[in-house]
Amino acid sequence: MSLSGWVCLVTGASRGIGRGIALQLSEAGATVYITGRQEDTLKQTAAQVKERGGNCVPVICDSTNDKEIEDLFERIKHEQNGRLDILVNNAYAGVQAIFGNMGKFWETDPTIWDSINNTGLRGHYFFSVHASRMMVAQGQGLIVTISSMGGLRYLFNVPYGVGKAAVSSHLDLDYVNINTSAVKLVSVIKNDFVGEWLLSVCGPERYNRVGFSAHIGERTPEGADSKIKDVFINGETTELSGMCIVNLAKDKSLMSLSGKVLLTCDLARRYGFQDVDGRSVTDYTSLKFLLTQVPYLSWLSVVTPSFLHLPRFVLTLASNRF
Ligand SMILES: NC(=O)c1ccc[n+]([C@@H]2O[C@H](COP(=O)([O-])OP(=O)(O)OC[C@H]3O[C@@H](n4cnc5c(N)ncnc54)[C@H](O)[C@@H]3O)[C@@H](O)[C@H]2O)c1
Repeated sequence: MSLSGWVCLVTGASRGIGRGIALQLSEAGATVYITGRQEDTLKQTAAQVKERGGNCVPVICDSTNDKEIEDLFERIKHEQNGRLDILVNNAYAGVQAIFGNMGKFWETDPTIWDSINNTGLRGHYFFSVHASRMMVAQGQGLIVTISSMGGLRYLFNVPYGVGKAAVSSHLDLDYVNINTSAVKLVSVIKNDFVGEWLLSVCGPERYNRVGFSAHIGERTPEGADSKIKDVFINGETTELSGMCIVNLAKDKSLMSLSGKVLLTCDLARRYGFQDVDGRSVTDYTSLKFLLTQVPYLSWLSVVTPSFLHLPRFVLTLASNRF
């Protein structure tokens, strides 16, 4: 799966899913520009990439700073002779804001809109404009925007849903052979924030955060209640989205997926891969999984074949606004 010679840009790659994506793209051979606001954490990602034999270029660039975005694209143009193959819009400043503000929207501080959407919506738009200018000139490209179930139906709070629904919309670039996909992630992903949150739930004696950070998916917090444990255990690693993007980039039918919301579990099935820690990817749309979530019916899941899936139109209906 060689992306040797490819030039990619991943925003917000100093931790979490962005770091996982940068690791996978660089492992596949691409040169990956990574952005973030702090030099030390960006350098940590770069060091991890290097350890795996990859090549990445850390650039301090705040997604809310228009000038820094412009400078970054000028730099890539200059250093890569105008080439940019993949943009991954991932930077997000809203994870903590949503966890702390899940109440009724009129009772929460309206400025959480800015925390959630200035980076995770406006920033993505600016990056997409600059990237598209390069991609249109070269006649091809792939833009992936990390979305969420919250783009389909209400989740967490209003600014979160508005932002995620907006980034899932099509950029309309098909006519120049630019593929724009919104990779929609379902499930909890074991990012650092989820780690912090589990730490606060379980207490430091029970939860070794260093182990969590160093070995994705290896530890579960002892003493956490079983539901939290389940969520944690079943969560995707932060690299799974990266595996999806590497496979998408090489897909000969890529244009047929353009503009669509793609589930990570569907992509894992399409390309036949497992998560980096060897677990199979939980299919949240399989009848088998859905039955496990219904009290008194979960026993049926044992006899239900795993190839039966919820038809996609049912998901569309679930988000129907009419
Ligand atoms: N974690 C999950 O369970 C989950 C599930 C579904 C979707 N997602 C989505 O995945 C994306 C990434 O989430 P994550 O869990 O990795 O979050 P995270 O908070 O761990 O990482 C976000 C990254 O963005 C960077 N960032 C924040 N503000 C920035 C700015 N102004 N400029 C540049 N970089 C900035 C951060 O430094 C960090 O590297 C988000 O869009 C999130 O909604 C996450």
